[in-house]
Parts: sequence; C-alpha cells; structure tokens
Amino acid sequence: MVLADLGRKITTALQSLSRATIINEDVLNSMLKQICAALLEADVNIRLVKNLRENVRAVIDFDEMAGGLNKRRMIQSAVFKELVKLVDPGVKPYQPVKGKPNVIMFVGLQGSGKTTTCTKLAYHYLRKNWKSCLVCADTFRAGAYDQVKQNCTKARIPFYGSYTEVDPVVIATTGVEMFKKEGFEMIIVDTSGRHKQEESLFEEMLAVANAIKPDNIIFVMDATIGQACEGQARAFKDKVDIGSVIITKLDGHAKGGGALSAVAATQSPIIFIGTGGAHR
Ligand SMILES: Nc1nc2c(ncn2[C@@H]2O[C@H](COP(=O)(O)OP(=O)(O)OP(=O)(O)O)[C@@H](O)[C@H]2O)c(=O)[nH]1
Repeated sequence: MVLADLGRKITTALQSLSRATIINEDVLNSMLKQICAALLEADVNIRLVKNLRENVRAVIDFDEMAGGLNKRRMIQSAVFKELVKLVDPGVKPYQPVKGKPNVIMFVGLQGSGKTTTCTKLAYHYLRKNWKSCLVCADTFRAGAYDQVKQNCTKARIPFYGSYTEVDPVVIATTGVEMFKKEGFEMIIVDTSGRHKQEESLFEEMLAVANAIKPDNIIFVMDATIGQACEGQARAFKDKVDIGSVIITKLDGHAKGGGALSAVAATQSPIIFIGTGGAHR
C-alpha cells in the first residue's frame, strides 16, 4: 500500500540521523533528499515537496545551534511538523451528533467509490449503535440502486431509493424526510458520479444539496488518479460546501500522495481512507 511504502521510506530517511555520528548540513541534505524523493514517488505535488524542504531548512540553522541542543530531535520534529502540514488543512471535520439526524451527502467523480464508501460509513456507525441508513439519489448510473440494495441488505442497513423516479432531488428529499421522521441519526445520501465539465450534473448536485441541506458534504476521491484530482476537487468545492474528504483505493497504487495535494486545494480534512472494495 502506498502509504505504508511512503511511511517506510520516511522512517528509513529519519533513521539515517541516528546512524550519523555528527549531524551537519550534509546529513540533513541527504535525509531531506531521501524524504523528498519518496514523496515525489508517491505523486505528492512538487510545489508542496519543495515547500517542505525549504521550511525544514529554514528552521534548522547549524551555525546558530548551541552545542548541547539535540539536533536529531529538532530535525525530526521539523520534518514531522511539515509532513503533518501536508495533510492538515487546518479545518476541523464535521462531528456527527448522536441523538439527532445527521445528513451526510456524498459527491465525487464517476467510479470514485462513493456507493461503496457510503455503505462502509453507514456500517461504521451501525456498529457503534447509531441508527444509520442510506438514500440512493444516483439516478444516472444504471444499477446504482441495485448496488445500494445489495450492499445494504448484506450489511443490514435500511435504505431508500426508486426504480421509477428520475429526479434525484425528489428521491433525496423523500428519503431524508422519511428517515428523519423515523429517528435515524446517520442519514447518508449517495449521489451520481459527475465531472466538472458536465454542467447540468453539477447544477443537479447543487439542487440536491439545496433541497436536503446536508450537515456535511463528503467529497470522495479516487487516489489512483493522483494529482489530476486537484482541478476536480477545486471545482466541486466551488459549487458546493465540501466539509470533508474520503480518499479511496489507497490499496496497491503508487499515486496516493497526489491525493494529498488535492486535499490541500480543497482545505477539507480527510476523515477516512478506503483500502478495499465493499468488504473492507
Ligand atoms: N481497491 C479498491 N477498490 C475500491 C475502493 N472503493 C471502491 N472500490 C471499487 O471501485 C469501484 C467503483 O466503486 P463505486 O462505489 O461503485 O463507485 P461510485 O463512485 O459509486 O460510482 P458512480 O456511481 O458510477 O459514480 C467498485 O468496483 C468498488 O469495489 C477502495 O478503497 N479500494
């Protein structure tokens, strides 16, 4: 998995500090080179990698450092701070509140893993004894409702959808209202996959959001498209108020790091990562 690989490489680079007898510019530069190479290999945006290197270099000044200072610890903590910055947009994610309806709307590109992730999230809360359910407002992809039905039946999650209604606003509103009346706490609304060039589908997404007024909109992002996601992430954020991000398909692909730059672009916190199909 890309994150495990990246983690291993960063750990190895940091360990080079412990192996060195003297910590000097050369050791720092070689360590930073290794870390930057690992990040670039994982498809992290080159601008972010450059910032990381410059920021670490800016706080470590060997001439200024007193002899007794623990240089290893200072370098490690500077690197750690910069790595955290890569994934921390500085915004707190929406915290669902038990005992009240929390309406969560999923949006994203076609095939990014929305339906699969909706089910996983509903199941996550179900296991914590929340009343959770799913509304299928994906009227675009044939078979989407069947997929929701199948997933939910397997996981024993109540669901709502329609084979005949073609307006996602109607389905979403009806489903959300019904589940609210029934006292559901986690009401997850799956929507059609869409692309920023598809203007009418983007308008439709806004119409669904305006109708159900979700407490949180989750942007589901497929890690395999890497940095290409940045433009899309920005377009989604411009249209609706995205509160959090879930990055899927982080299993077995080298480009997961590109997803990080997309998150930086949307300034939304990553709340989960997907590492497998429906059963994981
Ligand atoms: N390997 C892997 N596959 C995943 C993950 N999440 C979803 N998938 C697979 O990705 C494919 C698409 O997932 P869906 O959940 O149908 O995607 P979607 O966003 O609802 O698709 P549309 O409704 O067409 O936009 C399916 O084959 C899923 O099993 C993940 O984290 N890892």
